[in-house]
Amino acid sequence: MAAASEELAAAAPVCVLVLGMAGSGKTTFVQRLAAHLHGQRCPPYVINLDPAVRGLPFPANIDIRDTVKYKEVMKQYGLGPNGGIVTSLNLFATRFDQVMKFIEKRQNASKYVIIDTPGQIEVFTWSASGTIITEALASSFPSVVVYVMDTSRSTNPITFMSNMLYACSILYKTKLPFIVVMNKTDIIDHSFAVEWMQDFETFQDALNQETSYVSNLTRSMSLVLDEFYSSLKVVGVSAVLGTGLDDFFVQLSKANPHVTLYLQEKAQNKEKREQLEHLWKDMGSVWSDDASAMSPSELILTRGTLDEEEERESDTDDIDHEVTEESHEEPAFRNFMQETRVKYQRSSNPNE
Ligand SMILES: Nc1nc2c(ncn2[C@@H]2O[C@H](COP(=O)(O)OP(=O)(O)OP(=O)(O)O)[C@@H](O)[C@H]2O)c(=O)[nH]1
Repeated sequence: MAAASEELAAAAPVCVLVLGMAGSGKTTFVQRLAAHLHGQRCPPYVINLDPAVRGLPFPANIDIRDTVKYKEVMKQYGLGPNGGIVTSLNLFATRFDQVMKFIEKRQNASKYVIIDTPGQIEVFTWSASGTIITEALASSFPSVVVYVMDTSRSTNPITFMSNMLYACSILYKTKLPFIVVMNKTDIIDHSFAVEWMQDFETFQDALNQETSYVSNLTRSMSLVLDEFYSSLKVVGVSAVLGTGLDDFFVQLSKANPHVTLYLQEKAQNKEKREQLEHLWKDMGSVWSDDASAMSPSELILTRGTLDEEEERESDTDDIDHEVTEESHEEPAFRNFMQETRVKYQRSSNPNE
């Protein structure tokens, strides 16, 4: 059984989930990674999950913006930018099973699936939809979390420690193989950070120059993080220059994405899938009048090489009552769905 799942995993593409603080360089890194793989005649399958990104510097096979219009979501639900992003991702997550099918179809053609995530890291890492997406990917494919960090903004030991604590929290949350990409090494080499991680004394020396009252706490925290550092895979990269990518792929192979806790815990994840299925059954009551008019399964749009589905303008998706954490969004979601259905029925039957 274990051998079978290993065999399956060995044939499957590796999902590289790129997370990081706003402005750390996630999108530039994804662009560079995609270009590097194209250069090696190993084109990746690229997914953009940031509904608010203005322009993508890489061709995405699946782009959340084709399915959910973030500004429209803000308008429809009376939300601010962050609420709009969270809600857009929730809407998209309800149909993530479709994305999974696209990835499955593509698995013989792409060795890697690269996923760019929203600028505000917490939108993905601490949202129900982020968890659903991460678990869906990791329960079916070997998966790795890549935490992109802005090295040039981590030269202060306290800031560095905060960043590492955040990385650590994501590792514990996702329980996936984890690589820290220290980006922007064209501005400053990441060796100072590696030294801080490997040599407690050096970090203490840097801290001694800090007079802030939190430096004592930071000192204690660095001891706690020692264990985290010892098994952490770190690579210095300049996404702008494209340096460090060979090393990144070495680290990626060492991260052993094929052996994930999620693959071992597949049974538990089945429960999650059932939750989503349950959710869709609930949704059926809203769509039931004319399910064929707008099958939710048609809502995820792809670009490029896959089955060449016809791209359509769609600013719709559906409500996720279970995963939407902000309960006040629920009535707005319902209205939106009903309005959307009417709109779609009108466009399907223009004579009515
Ligand atoms: N010098 C330097 N700048 C970089 C590097 N990578 C990204 N940048 C710059 O950092 C800024 C943010 O880069 P993005 O790739 O948009 O970062 P992001 O994390 O996707 O940003 P959000 O999605 O908005 O949070 C841009 O101005 C990039 O040009 C790098 O390796 N070196």
